[in-house]
Amino acid sequence: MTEHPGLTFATVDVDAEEGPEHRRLVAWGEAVSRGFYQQRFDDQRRELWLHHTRADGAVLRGAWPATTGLADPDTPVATYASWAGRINVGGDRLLDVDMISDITVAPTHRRRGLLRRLITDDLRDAAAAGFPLAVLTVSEGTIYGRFGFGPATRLREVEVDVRHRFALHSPPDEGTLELVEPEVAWPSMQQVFARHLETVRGALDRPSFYSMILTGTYDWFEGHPDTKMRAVVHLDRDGRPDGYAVFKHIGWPDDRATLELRDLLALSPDVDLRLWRFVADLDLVHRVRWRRAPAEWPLEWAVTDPRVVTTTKVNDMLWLRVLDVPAALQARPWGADGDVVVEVSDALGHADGRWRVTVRDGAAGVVPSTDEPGVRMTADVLGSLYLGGVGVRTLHDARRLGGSPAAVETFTAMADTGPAPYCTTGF
Ligand SMILES: CC(=O)SCCNC(=O)CCNC(=O)[C@H](O)C(C)(C)COP(=O)(O)OP(=O)(O)OC[C@H]1O[C@@H](n2cnc3c(N)ncnc32)[C@H](O)[C@@H]1OP(=O)(O)O
Repeated sequence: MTEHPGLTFATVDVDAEEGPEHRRLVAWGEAVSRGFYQQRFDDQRRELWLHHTRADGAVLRGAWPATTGLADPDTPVATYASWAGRINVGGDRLLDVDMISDITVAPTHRRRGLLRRLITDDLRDAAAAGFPLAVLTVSEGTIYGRFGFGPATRLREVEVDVRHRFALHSPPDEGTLELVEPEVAWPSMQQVFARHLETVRGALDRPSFYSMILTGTYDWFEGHPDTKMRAVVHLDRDGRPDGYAVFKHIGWPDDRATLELRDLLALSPDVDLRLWRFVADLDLVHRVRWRRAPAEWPLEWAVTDPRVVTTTKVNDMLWLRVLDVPAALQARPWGADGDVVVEVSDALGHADGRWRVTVRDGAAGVVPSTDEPGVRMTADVLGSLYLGGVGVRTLHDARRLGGSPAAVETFTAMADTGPAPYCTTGF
């Protein structure tokens, strides 16, 4: 490569069991640990990493130095992983999505365009393979906009005071709750998540490592099994799981006993409230912390004192990029009938162009156009708009989306349908 002399860009065979390719594979994983300041592999960590990476069918890209002095030649100076998933884009439609993670560049090789090279290659291959969308979560907010990714969903970190002030206006019916070992609950969690994925806008396939986290088999950040994890499953009248919570008591970090909710999913609002009633009723718990509350959250309106809920932080969650404008826009739900030519500027080319979007009865037809555009935006703004996590009008007011007042009004009525997306999948 002339642009990066002395470096070789390649993928590593994720299924390699032995020999030089296996050494490169393990060294790739070690490079990611180094890049994110995590523990080195021991036998258990290496085997878990191999198992889950293979289960996802990840493509592992990297850059290796052609020659080294002291450094291990198997260790890449840049890493980048991607694999295929599905995302719910609204209206019960699932689209294939390129899921991207594990991007690291060694401090000795930063700011020479290695990330740019790897992401350009991956997005090109994903587009050629027919993926209409790509997603990632970010370590910093200033990196991925230039590659066409915009923040598309948000999550709230909350603390809920579950002492005497916690009460519900209208408590849900009592369902059946069973406390089970997390490993026993895992198949139920998978069933509930599968249904959640089919029905909730913004829901995204979970990588294989979720089984490890939610069963407490291994805490990736702590580097040992998480033996304090507990699980409760809610069963419907026919005995089928329709909700669960996974939680851990973390003691008294200050003067209040704290429960950390690791995951809570319910297939109906009533089951959601029932699970909250359960965690709030636990003895020796004053406060429940949760990092994945939705932006608009029924619990806040269900409690008699809204001040029992404190939002401690709002985080961007999923960053999304459109690779195929017609396929992506035609799959999502639309509101009012209308017709607008949308101009998208995309430095990488995938979404670039003018697109006539015609909505009839909640569905869009999208074709290339040479007509004057009604609204204009960059590819990252299209990514932010796509799942409905932010309104057209808000982006217009932020000077991120241009156009005539009439076209902006029409496009707002067409595009802003709700419901807000909700994505809890970290990767
Ligand atoms: C999906 C994920 O995995 S998120 C995790 C990302 N990884 C990390 O945060 C680990 C620590 N950081 C790193 O490993 C590296 O610094 C990376 C991966 C963030 C960047 O890698 P580099 O190879 O240095 O990036 P590269 O040189 O290709 O830069 C590409 C562009 O992004 C910009 N950029 C890169 N890093 C940053 C940053 N931290 N903040 C702002 N801009 C950045 C560059 O200025 C460049 O801009 P330009 O091309 O428009 O001039």
